[in-house]
Amino acid sequence: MISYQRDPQQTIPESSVKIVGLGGAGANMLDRAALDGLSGAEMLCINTDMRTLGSSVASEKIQIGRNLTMGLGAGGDPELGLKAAQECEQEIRDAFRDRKMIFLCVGLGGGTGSGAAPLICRLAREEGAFVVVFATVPFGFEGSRRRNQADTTLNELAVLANALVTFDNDRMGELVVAKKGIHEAFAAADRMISESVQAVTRLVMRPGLVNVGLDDLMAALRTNRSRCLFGSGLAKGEDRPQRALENTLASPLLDQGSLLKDATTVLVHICGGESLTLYEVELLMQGLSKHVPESAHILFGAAVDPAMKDGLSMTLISALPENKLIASTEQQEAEAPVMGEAIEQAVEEDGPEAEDMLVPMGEELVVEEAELAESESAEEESLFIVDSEPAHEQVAEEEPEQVETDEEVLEDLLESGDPAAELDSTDEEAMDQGADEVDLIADEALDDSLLEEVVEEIDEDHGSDEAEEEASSLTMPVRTHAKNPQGELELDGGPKGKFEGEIPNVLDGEDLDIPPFLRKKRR
Ligand SMILES: Nc1nc2c(ncn2[C@@H]2O[C@H](COP(=O)(O)OP(=O)(O)OP(=O)(O)O)[C@@H](O)[C@H]2O)c(=O)[nH]1
Repeated sequence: MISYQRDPQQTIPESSVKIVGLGGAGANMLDRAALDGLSGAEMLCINTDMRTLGSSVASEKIQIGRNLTMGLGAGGDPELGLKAAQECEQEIRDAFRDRKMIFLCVGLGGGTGSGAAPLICRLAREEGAFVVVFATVPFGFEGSRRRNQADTTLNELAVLANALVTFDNDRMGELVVAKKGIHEAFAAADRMISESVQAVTRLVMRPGLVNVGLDDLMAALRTNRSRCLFGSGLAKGEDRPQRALENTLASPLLDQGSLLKDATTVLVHICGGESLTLYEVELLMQGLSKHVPESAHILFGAAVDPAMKDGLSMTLISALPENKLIASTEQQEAEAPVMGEAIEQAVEEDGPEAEDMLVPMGEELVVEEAELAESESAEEESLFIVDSEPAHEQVAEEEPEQVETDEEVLEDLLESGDPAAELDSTDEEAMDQGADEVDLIADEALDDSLLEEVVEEIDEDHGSDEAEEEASSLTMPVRTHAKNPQGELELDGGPKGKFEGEIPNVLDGEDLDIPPFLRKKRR
């Protein structure tokens, strides 16, 4: 019998992979990857800013520009960033020695990252490593200067790196709802990048049934001045192949899979637990074939990893020349109805409930990822996990038609600590005596704003038409004064009131039948 030995050379030993976080954003990406449980690879943080460097979780740190920036950042100046790195060239070179694969994570647009990234990339290549750069492009609102600095560096990296994976921060922002803060947007970007780094690391480090090597990775990413198309998804339980594919295509970097229609080479990696079947792999690949051109060169890899348990993950990597990317995006924008139109259309077709079902995709993803981070092993974590029920069913289950009563609205406002919602002592006394009988009126200045809040609360639950009507019918105004301010409590004329003539109730020489404030006056 001829024994078949799997070629172990295709995979890379863990000790020869290093992940580098450069600059402030790079350090955050690295921290995220570490928190997500990325294991096996060494982590190195390089920065000018001592404060960020000090708080990084990386086991290895290099402070660049010690004599130049004196422990501060490069102040958004790439020239300073470059000079800072040049100061420590030898130290960086040493850190890259004998490493086969280097992932460089960097946020472009500032000084340290944009200035130092090309040099660091060159040093890593000169030391013989295969270099994959994960770079973010600034948000539109950060201004044209940062965008231009990022573009200049991208042009250099496109030539220097073996593979360049770019993440447009504006697109990453799609992962969170607009009203969430910028920290949320950055955090979502970091999670996405962390997931990508993990997927690629898994792909080249885990021995597989059908191995994917660096040459495959290069082939998938090799086009001039291209943007990486990347998607990774994981699913469990029933229909996991279909859902793993859906989750992969949901990546903002793939535009629901539409960007794949121009891809010429696509790398697909499937990883599952010991229960992974050939039939499932076939289902996944059949599904994928609907999204890629027939002529596309598919590089396929598959691995069984017991740590995946009943999870099935799919990773897609491809590249699209920038001119095609722009054309495709413009066409999409022209075809896609804007959000307002989409809602109107859905309401027309499915009735008013449709409006409630339109849940921002990012919101679900962020929540689910946060839950997962706590409960699942690193191998099982993914940005694109969904449960087995379709999204609209989940919404219906999780958000039953709960209409808060007016009292609940009031309670909410009180709990919120809004001073306008607090009852003053007069009101409390009045209410103690039987709020139903007390005719209360709204305090003019405070009540106007409060009523507006109440209208808004009801508006959210019922719709604007009913809101004002309901607010006006509230039976219990909140910040109120008694129309007839409560007078002094009559004590039937005498200091002992109705206890007059009774046997005194004396304790420590004090007549307890006399009201305390009168007793105090007498002292
Ligand atoms: N994904 C992500 N991007 C970030 C984060 N912080 C900043 N960025 C982006 O990265 C760009 C560069 O910011 P930094 O990395 O802080 O800058 P730097 O390279 O350290 O440069 P200097 O601050 O000038 O020394 C910014 O313009 C943002 O677009 C972050 O925490 N996560």
